Amino acid sequence: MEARGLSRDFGSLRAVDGVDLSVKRGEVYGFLGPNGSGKSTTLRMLCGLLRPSEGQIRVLDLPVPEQAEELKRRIGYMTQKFSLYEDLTVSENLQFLASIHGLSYRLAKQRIEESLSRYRLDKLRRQLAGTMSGGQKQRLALAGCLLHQPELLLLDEPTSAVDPQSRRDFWAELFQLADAGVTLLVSTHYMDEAERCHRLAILERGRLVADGTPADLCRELPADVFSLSGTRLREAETWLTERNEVLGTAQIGSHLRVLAERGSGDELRSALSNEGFEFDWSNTPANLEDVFVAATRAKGETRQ
Ligand SMILES: Nc1ncnc2c1ncn2[C@@H]1O[C@H](COP(=O)(O)OP(=O)(O)OP(=O)(O)O)[C@@H](O)[C@H]1O
Repeated sequence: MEARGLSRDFGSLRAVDGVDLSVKRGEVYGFLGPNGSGKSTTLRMLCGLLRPSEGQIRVLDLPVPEQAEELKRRIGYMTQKFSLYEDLTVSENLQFLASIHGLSYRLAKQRIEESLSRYRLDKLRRQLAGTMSGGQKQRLALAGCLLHQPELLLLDEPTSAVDPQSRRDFWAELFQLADAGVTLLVSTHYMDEAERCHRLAILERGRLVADGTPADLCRELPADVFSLSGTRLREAETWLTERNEVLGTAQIGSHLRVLAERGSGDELRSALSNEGFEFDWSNTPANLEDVFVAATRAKGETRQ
C-alpha cells in the first residue's frame, strides 16, 4: 500500500495534510495519534470510502478511489463501533455479511461455521448481537469482516471497548492473520498496542510526525528522558513543566519521568538543585509514550 501527498479537507479544516505512507504485505502497521488527528479519515481514504482532496493512493496494486469497488472485494474494514446489527443474532449478522459479499450458500455456511468456532461464538449463535459483551461483539465484528478472506484488514480503534484479556486475545488473532499474509492497518490510542506493531505512523493534526519501527522510533528520539525520585516531587513537577526545554512530565509511582530537549539534562538538574530540591536523578531509555509526547508536542508548537 502506497500513499503520496494524501490530504483531505472538510470545509476549511484540513483533517489530513500531505501524508506519505508505505506498507508492505503481511505487515502490522499502526496509526497512533490524539483524538481528531486524522487516523479514521486516513483509514477511510485508504479503503476507498472517502475521496482524498489531494494525493495518490495505490492499495493491493489498485489505484484508489478509481478502483475502490474492486478493492472493497479484497479488504475488510472494522469500525470503532463494530457496525453490527444489534437486533440480529450472531448467525444472522454473519449470514447477512456473507450475502453482501456474494458468497454462495454452501461457501457461506462453511465459512460461518468455521468462524463461529474459531472466534468462540458457537454457543452464542442464537444470541442477539445487541446483548453481547464488548469482547464478544469485537470477536463477531472480526469474524464478519474476514468472511470473504480479505488480503488487507483496516481496523479503526478495534479494542477501545474491551477489557485487557480480550485485547490480548484479539492481538493474538491479528498476528495469526499477519502470519498468514494478511496486511493489517490498525489505529489505536494504546501505547502497548502500538508497541506490538511492526511499524508505526504517528499523526498529529493531520500530519505524519513520525514513522518507523517502535524500536527505531525510541532509539532515534531527539530528546532525553530522566527519572527523578526524592521529596516534593509534585512541586518539582510543577517547576519543571514551566521550563521551555521540558517536553513532558509524568509521575509514575514514586518516580517522576521527565522528557526534555536533548542535552538539557545537566542544566535542568543543577537549576532544580539551586531551587532547593533534593532528588536522585538518572537517565532512562525512551519508550513509545515519550516518542508520542515529543512528536506531538514539538510539531504542535511550531505550527501555532
Ligand atoms: N465527515 C466529516 N465532516 C467534517 N469534519 C470531519 C468529518 N470527519 C472527520 N472530521 C474532522 O476531521 C478531523 C479528524 O478526524 P478523525 O476522525 O479522522 O480523527 P481521529 O484521529 O480518527 O480521531 P479519534 O481518535 O477521536 O477517532 C477532526 O477534527 C474531525 O472533527
